[in-house]
Amino acid sequence: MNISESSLPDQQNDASTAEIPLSVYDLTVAYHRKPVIWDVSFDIPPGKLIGIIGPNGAGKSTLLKAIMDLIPKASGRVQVFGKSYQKNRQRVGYVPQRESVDWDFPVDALDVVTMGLYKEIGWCLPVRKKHKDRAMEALNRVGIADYARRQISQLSGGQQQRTFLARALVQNADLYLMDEPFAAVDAATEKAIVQILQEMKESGKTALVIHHDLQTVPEYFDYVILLNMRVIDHGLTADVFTPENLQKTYGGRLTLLEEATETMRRREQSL
Ligand SMILES: Nc1ncnc2c1ncn2[C@@H]1O[C@H](COP(=O)(O)OP(=O)(O)OP(=O)(O)O)[C@@H](O)[C@H]1O
Repeated sequence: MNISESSLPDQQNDASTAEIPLSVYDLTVAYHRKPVIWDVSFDIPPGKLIGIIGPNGAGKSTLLKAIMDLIPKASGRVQVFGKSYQKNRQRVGYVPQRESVDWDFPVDALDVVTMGLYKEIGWCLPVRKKHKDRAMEALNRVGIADYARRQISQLSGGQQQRTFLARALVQNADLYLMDEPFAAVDAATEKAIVQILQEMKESGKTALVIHHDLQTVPEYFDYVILLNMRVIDHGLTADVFTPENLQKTYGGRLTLLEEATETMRRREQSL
């Protein structure tokens, strides 16, 4: 699809963009009138795992928040499956950055996961056993069913992350936006999350994931968006995740780059 079609109104644009999970066109976002992302444009393909890669402060979280209308756009537009985010928000699941959650909120893990079902339950109707059973099933799938009744502040970082992943799973969305799901989790949790992302992809879901560990990018993601205020490049990981592009994205932070380049070199040798 030509991304410029994204500027058409929803009703004219449905047929051409219906299967494109997300189109971002010329998006600029500012805090206190100071732009932090500039003219960001990209489409993402359906049924893929897509990494958003860039240094601290590059605007990655801001991009996800602007996509979901959590912060205002200075300019530009976003389409989710060919319509505005508001029209298709029920098709989007969000896994927030762990630091942005108020862990003292008096709810347990099962309550948090059940919140993922509120579009079905409705905000006023009682939560029924069938809903709790589904939430338990999701907690079981992410391996923490034993912690269902524990207050969320008393969960470990990895268990908290798994809880939010379970909430996204019960929502049964088509597009997932995940803000650093691998941050500060142990190797077992990381493996469990990767497994779930793969299963999501196999069932046709698309996940857009903010990720910091350059060494695992080629293994985890089919497609990458390199961001540093602007989109440096985006496309298939094999084409875009190159030392030259990483240099452009990270500038002088060479230690990271050297590690990533070395990983890519080793991977190429083992093929
Ligand atoms: N609420 C806010 N008010 C003002 N400035 C903000 C706000 N949130 C973020 N910023 C600034 O916007 C820029 C982009 O921040 P953002 O959190 O989107 O980056 P990021 O790429 O997700 O960073 P990190 O990898 O460190 O999480 C940063 O310079 C940050 O300081």
